[in-house]
Amino acid sequence: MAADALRISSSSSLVCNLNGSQRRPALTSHRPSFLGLPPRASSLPHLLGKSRIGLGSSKLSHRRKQFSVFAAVAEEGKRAVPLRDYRNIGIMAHIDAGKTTTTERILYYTGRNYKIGEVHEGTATMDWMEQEQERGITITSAATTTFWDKHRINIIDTPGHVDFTLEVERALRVLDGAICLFDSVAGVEPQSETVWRQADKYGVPRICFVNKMDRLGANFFRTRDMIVTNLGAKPLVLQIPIGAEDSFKGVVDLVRMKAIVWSGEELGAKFSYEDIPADLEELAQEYRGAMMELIVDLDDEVMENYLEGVEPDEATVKRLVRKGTITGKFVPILCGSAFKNKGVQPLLDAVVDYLPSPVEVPPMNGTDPENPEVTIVRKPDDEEPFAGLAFKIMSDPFVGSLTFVRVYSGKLTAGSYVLNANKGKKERIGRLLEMHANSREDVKVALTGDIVALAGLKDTITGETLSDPESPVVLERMDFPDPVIKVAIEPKTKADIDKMATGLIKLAQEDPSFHFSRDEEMNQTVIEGMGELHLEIIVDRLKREFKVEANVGAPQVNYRESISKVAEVKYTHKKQSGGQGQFADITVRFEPLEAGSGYEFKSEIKGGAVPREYIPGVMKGLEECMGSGVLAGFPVVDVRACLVDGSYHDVDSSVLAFQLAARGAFREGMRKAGPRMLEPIMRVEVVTPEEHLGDVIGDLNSRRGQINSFGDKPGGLKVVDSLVPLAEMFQYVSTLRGMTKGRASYTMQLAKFDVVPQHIQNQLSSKDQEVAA
Ligand SMILES: Nc1nc2c(ncn2[C@@H]2O[C@H](COP(=O)(O)OP(=O)(O)OP(=O)(O)O)[C@@H](O)[C@H]2O)c(=O)[nH]1
Repeated sequence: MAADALRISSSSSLVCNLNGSQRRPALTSHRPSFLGLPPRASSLPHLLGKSRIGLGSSKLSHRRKQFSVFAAVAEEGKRAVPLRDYRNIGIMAHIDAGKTTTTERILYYTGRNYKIGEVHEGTATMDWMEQEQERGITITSAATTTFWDKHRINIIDTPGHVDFTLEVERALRVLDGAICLFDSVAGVEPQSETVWRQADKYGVPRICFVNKMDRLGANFFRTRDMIVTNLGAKPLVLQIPIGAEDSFKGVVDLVRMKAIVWSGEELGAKFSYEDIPADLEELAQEYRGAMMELIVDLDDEVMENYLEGVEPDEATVKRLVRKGTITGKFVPILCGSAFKNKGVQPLLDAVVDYLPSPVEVPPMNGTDPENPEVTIVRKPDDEEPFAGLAFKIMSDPFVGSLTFVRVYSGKLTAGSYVLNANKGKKERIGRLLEMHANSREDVKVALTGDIVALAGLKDTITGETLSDPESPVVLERMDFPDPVIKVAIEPKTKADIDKMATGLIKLAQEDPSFHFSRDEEMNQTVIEGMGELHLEIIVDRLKREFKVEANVGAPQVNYRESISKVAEVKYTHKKQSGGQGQFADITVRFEPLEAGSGYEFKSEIKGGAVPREYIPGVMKGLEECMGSGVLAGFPVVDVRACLVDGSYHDVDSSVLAFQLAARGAFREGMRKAGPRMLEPIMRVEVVTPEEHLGDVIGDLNSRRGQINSFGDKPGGLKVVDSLVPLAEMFQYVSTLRGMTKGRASYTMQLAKFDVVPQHIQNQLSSKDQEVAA
């Protein structure tokens, strides 16, 4: 089951052959054991049939439109759907909250899917990769387009597991609104907090959907309270549930003050509007009152009338809910059970009614590629010059590489040329594809607001801007996290060497949080990623998609190096070995920066002490060294290097000489600046039966863990929230399983980097020196 796979339950058969924290990985002849889940019924991509009209609900059924009409008109490049009727949305949540199930229901009710895919049967349409279908999890975001109430809805389904956080980040970057799903039993879970903060970062308006109201222990109001306390959000309850668990029947719609009751639980079950059940009348009035108080605050006239006893009409209520949602004043909350087919149609209504169109979000800012100081604003308009952002690359077995692009302004036509403004290279648009999970439809033109996949781009990678060659612009770039874990990988046979290189290049193009490099010293290829599962999936994809058999080493932590104090060094590079000599003299000050600042270079040179043309040499020399610190060769972060002074020779100085001087200054300067090692610290949440609580805490303490808090979960479970160094978390899944007889589960995500205790730092440095010797 998906739940087992991604919650990293100690009862699942996840076995990690992870150990130790050696600087250099030792190769073993074993492949990682992966999740060890039984294969699903279907391992082939689920191909879609045609839409099926006429199923589903009664009163809202008029909303379903034949999408083919829209698609056909869009083919000719005319705008069939006004831009204000576009919704580019993402569905985000903690693992297993039901994103994929909800998306499947949405596709069904919007008439996109002939036969619904069920996650637990391994046939969900949005989870189309083989691994996704076998494991019942979502790995890559799949984009799909569908229609509801004359609105065009582009949906990106995002994975919930922390190793794939980057996917969520990419999606958020290009979406205008989001549905945040919660499991009504578990409430707000750690990954929901992470994605919530990511959505805050990008200012994405959102709607909450409290899912799984049919589950034992479902509690809508507790989840609502957690949205307030854990996420700091101001909720606007728009529905309250009618019943819960087995007796969950439907919802009370507080805007219309009507009950929406489903007649069954099967796919396409009909629903009807009814009077509010008598036992819920008082509660409904109370929540409607709270809703009114929040929304009337957004309009003085409505407020005045309300204070005089005149309630706003339905259209006004909707207008104000929309206004408050888009401006982030509050977050509407709805509920239902995607699995039991209850609540999905009103959720779609809320997407249309309350989430913004591309014209209601701030216009996209960009810069002139020639002069990054100059800001260029691109308005969401078909008549503006074309600008689009590549937010995902996927290798496709049939079409080759597919680049997903969100069009921010203008039009994109198949067969035309666009400029990759980051690289200054022209790219030809071969095919334009509108994606529906794993099926695709060729279109000739993509318009502002569209999300399309382009086939055949050669040089564009995730985060780069494509623009009209006559009006180049670089849209804001995306930030990508640096990998925290790495593993050595060795092709099994000579024949695998080339295939592995091709595969690694393609996978790195798709996924900027995955890196690989060649460690010449150790004669190894090292792959780096965001977690064990991330790297397991990469190795698995190498095998399946690129037919590469490889031996994989034990995962290692990706440490960082930094400094603790300011140090200034003067370094002279001088060489005279016949012919022209080499001379460069520089003074560099190294300063520690705040955590998360990365590396910065600054020149404070005055009066040409180092001529302008030599400064790039200093920058290059320092930058090369920052990849490998003086303690144990890990990347250097949170450091500023200031070039403060220097001198040169009219004949013997060169860019190369200054580059070499910078390398010398780095070595001396870093040693003087109190070098120290940093390690990734993970936030680990363990859910365990109370009888095992003592063992769980004792074990976390022995892993250098710091317990932050305890909590309760339904079913007498205890929750332990802690911070533990990643280096101590390898093999945790099997320890936890053994300790709790498989009854506990845990989730883990990167919290911060912190200083490595001195004794461990000494071990890591000496190990490195041994290897070097
Ligand atoms: N009882 C109940 N189960 C549900 C509901 N929605 C989803 N599920 C089940 O919960 C499990 C996880 O659902 P998914 O849709 O895969 O969840 P997800 O959030 O997409 O998971 P990832 O993409 O792997 O993060 C599956 O077994 C679903 O059948 C619901 O409303 N009620």
